[in-house]
Amino acid sequence: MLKLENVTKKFGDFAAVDHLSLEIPAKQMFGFLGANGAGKTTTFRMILGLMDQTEGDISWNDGEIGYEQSHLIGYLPEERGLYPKLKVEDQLVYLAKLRGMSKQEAVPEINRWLERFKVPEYRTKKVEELSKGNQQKIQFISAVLHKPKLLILDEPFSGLDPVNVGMLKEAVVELKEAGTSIVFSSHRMEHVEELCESLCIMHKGKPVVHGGLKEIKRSFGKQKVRIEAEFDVGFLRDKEEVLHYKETSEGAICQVKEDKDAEELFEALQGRGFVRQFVLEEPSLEDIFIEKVGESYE
Ligand SMILES: Nc1ncnc2c1ncn2[C@@H]1O[C@H](COP(=O)(O)OP(=O)(O)OP(=O)(O)O)[C@@H](O)[C@H]1O
Repeated sequence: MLKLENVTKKFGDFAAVDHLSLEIPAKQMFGFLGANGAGKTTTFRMILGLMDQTEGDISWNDGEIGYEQSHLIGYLPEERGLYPKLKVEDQLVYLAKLRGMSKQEAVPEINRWLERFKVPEYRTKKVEELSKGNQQKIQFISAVLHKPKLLILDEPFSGLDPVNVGMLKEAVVELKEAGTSIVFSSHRMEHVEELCESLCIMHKGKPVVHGGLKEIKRSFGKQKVRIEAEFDVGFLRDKEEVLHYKETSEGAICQVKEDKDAEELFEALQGRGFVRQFVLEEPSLEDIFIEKVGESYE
């Protein structure tokens, strides 16, 4: 388990991370969400010891994260960077050696990953000859080659096409199933919703939501009713049960508090015409994010 207690990072007077306390369970996937500048990368840098916190404690399995533990951690930084003139294999061997592997151990692993990411022909190419997305795959390989116990991925899916996003997702799910603890940041709610058991939403350096995905959704206390009808359902906008009303091309989406409010809407639609769809949906992470962080998020 990775634990942050009251962690603050100040740059001058500005608190980029402000009294952040988090428990990140082992062998799970943990999502770190937040608008630009919320403090995600700064938090990662402090966990990795690349930056000292101004206040607070960070521990992993009840101990400090020192030099020895750093060999058990893999990191895909937000600012991607490989040596452009080096060949892919030479570069990966070099980085693996920094993490305590021998060349004999590293080469078969490198070949396995290159095959897996369908780029075995890049082994002898210089990094500068690869597209950005393919460089990102190589950098991901460098983060996981030494089989870390804790993997920290800063925006792992950004800049990748849908096929490569799918490939990377499969790889992280497999690593999690093999017992790796994974923390990743993303601006894409659907990735976190699909992959993570628990998460934190950061806003201006503070955690505004933290916990298990299911519990977060349950405790949000709101659900959505999606309605498609052959008649104008605009009158629902004025119903007191409707907390938020959004018109759609086929009808509307109404936010309500509880089941009985949805029943009320169902009753109100009776006798007015044909209702093609009336579906009660749990809130999406995006609904929760927008409410907690504000409409300013794009
Ligand atoms: N070295 C630094 N010196 C001064 N301010 C910094 C430094 N690093 C980060 N900041 C500030 O701290 C805040 C948090 O930055 P951080 O990079 O952690 O955000 P983030 O959540 O990762 O954002 P993004 O989603 O854009 O990557 C920002 O306002 C940023 O400008």
